[in-house]
Amino acid sequence: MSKETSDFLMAERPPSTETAVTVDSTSSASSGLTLSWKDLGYTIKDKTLLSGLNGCVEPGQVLAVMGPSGAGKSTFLDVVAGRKGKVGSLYGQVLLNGTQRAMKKYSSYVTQDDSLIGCFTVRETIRYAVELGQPISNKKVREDKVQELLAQFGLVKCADSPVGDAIIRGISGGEKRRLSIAVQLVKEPKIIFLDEPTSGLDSAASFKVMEAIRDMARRRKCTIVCSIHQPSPSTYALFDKVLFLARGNTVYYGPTNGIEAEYFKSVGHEIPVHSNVPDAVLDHINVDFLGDEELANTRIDHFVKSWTQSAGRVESISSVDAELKKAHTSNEDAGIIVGGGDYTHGFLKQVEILTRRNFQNALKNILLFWVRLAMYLAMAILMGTTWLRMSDNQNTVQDRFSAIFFTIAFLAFMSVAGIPAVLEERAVFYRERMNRTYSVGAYVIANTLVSMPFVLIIAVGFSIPAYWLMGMNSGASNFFVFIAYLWLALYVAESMVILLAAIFPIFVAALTLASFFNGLEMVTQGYFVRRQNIPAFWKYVFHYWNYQKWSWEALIANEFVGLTFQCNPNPVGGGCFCSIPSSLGPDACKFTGEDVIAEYGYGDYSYWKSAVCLIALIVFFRLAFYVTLRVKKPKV
Ligand SMILES: Nc1ncnc2c1ncn2[C@@H]1O[C@H](COP(=O)(O)OP(=O)(O)OP(=O)(O)O)[C@@H](O)[C@H]1O
Repeated sequence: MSKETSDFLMAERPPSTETAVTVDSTSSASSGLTLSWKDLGYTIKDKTLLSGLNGCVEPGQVLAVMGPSGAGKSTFLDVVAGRKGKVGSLYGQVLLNGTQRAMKKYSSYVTQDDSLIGCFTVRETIRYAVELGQPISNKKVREDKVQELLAQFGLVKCADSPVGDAIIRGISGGEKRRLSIAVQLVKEPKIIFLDEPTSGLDSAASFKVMEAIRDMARRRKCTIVCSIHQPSPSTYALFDKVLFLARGNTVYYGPTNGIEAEYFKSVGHEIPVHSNVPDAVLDHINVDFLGDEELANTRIDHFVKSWTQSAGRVESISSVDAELKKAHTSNEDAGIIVGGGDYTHGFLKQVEILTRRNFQNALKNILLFWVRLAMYLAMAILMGTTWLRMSDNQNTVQDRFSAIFFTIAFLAFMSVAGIPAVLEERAVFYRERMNRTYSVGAYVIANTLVSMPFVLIIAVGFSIPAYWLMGMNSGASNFFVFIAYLWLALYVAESMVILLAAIFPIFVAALTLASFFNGLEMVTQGYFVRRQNIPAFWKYVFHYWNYQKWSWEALIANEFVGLTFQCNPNPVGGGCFCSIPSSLGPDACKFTGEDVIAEYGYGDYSYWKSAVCLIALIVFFRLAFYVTLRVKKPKV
């Protein structure tokens, strides 16, 4: 037995969990929903993935969906859970208490992916899940609930270990799997679908996980459907019913109390005494390695035909019909809807919890901001010591332009460093969103609020050493204006990157596109090609929408206005040579920063206009982020 499993088995139940259970039970355990499917079929482009399935699972029951690889287990789960969208054609009916309802409203879907926030500990992960998924306002009761879940899923021993990510070594794969299931069951909805919840677990841990799930079904009157690969006899015994599928057809559906062994014997495929029933059945119906396609087809046809003519099938159809009839004669439906899968909290509470969670993630996740801060500090020292204490000689005019351009371009470009953390958070978002834990709006607002101070920290962190080392405009307010516009520019870049990561959730794709767009911004912002020389097409297509342009114009005004530059002595003929026409007169031998700005065509600069355009771009990207999350569904 692995150490992980023995820890699990030794995990103690918390001393007092009574209160937590009592509090919730009033809200959602009062009634259950019977899930039934009638003549269910599903095809994609003329390929039949499921055909003629009938059955039902009652509140408090757990159904196992089994079959060889490619039998249609995941498809069945997705179709019944209403997750197939518009991809294929669905036939037949999926019913809750005999009527068609919006399944997502009453159900949770526990996926196979362990999408978790890596820098949180196991306890923190469950704590936030409980906060988001349970209407418990009392902190002590909430902590009891957290402790109860830790014990139920054998996570007490690793409660204070980090989950782990690319940088931090965290809990084991099996512990991650259990944590993932635990957080997805916190909401305790009426119907729960689990896609292979025990994959990656050894048999003892699988038993414990399934036992916790079965206990929950009994205690909370949940209806549970679960696909599973070859459970051990003890785990198999935890299921009330089983649906064996082969090539999308039922080969057996019914109780797991030994009747299935009798059934297979009656159709000529005896299950040896003392053998593990699911293993034996799967051996019979798995024809993938027969090597003889005709024999394989004959065997599957035999199983399918036998089931079609069986008493079990007639019984399953009658049970579904009974459900349909009940729905027509019963008035209890209205009450059942209470405590369904709607959001646990109101919008503001969702924002509050998510803001706290994102804030803690941003503080702990090295990749999200801290790597960038370290890089920006290093760059600040490098730039500061390269552009060291610029003098007021006219030669520094170009240097100042370059310093400002490079500051914006490099810092904004490096927002791409946050993409891995954004993708990790996105996976968690989709899992939670799928189970209606919170609204998209609450998530986007929380994300927007949390990024603000952290982007400010990295902007200030860079500016303090860089600004003074480079010797930029030392006016009283210029330093603060510099930080403000740098912050806005970085915030737009950040917003653009999270939008791209939402649209293209693959690291390399998001990185490539973010780099491309940042390159485009650099080229068309007005530094390499003066604004007046940019062709009209690019002006309208990119220049006016370019965040680097608006921050650049504000920052060069901030830098040059108020400065005076000394001209060089004229090498031929004496007097002065000024590289910029001076408004101070021919004999002044100096020119002003305003002269520089006018010469370069930026005399019409406006701090307000720049600020408004940058804020408008932030709003645009954040709204587009919201729309993307609403519209774009993860692949099923
Ligand atoms: N979008 C699709 N287009 C065409 N065929 C598909 C599509 N999705 C699934 N299939 C096919 O449908 C069959 C059932 O797939 P499904 O993933 O449901 O099987 P499964 O029993 O869950 O398999 P496994 O145990 O390997 O996960 C497979 O033959 C698969 O190739």
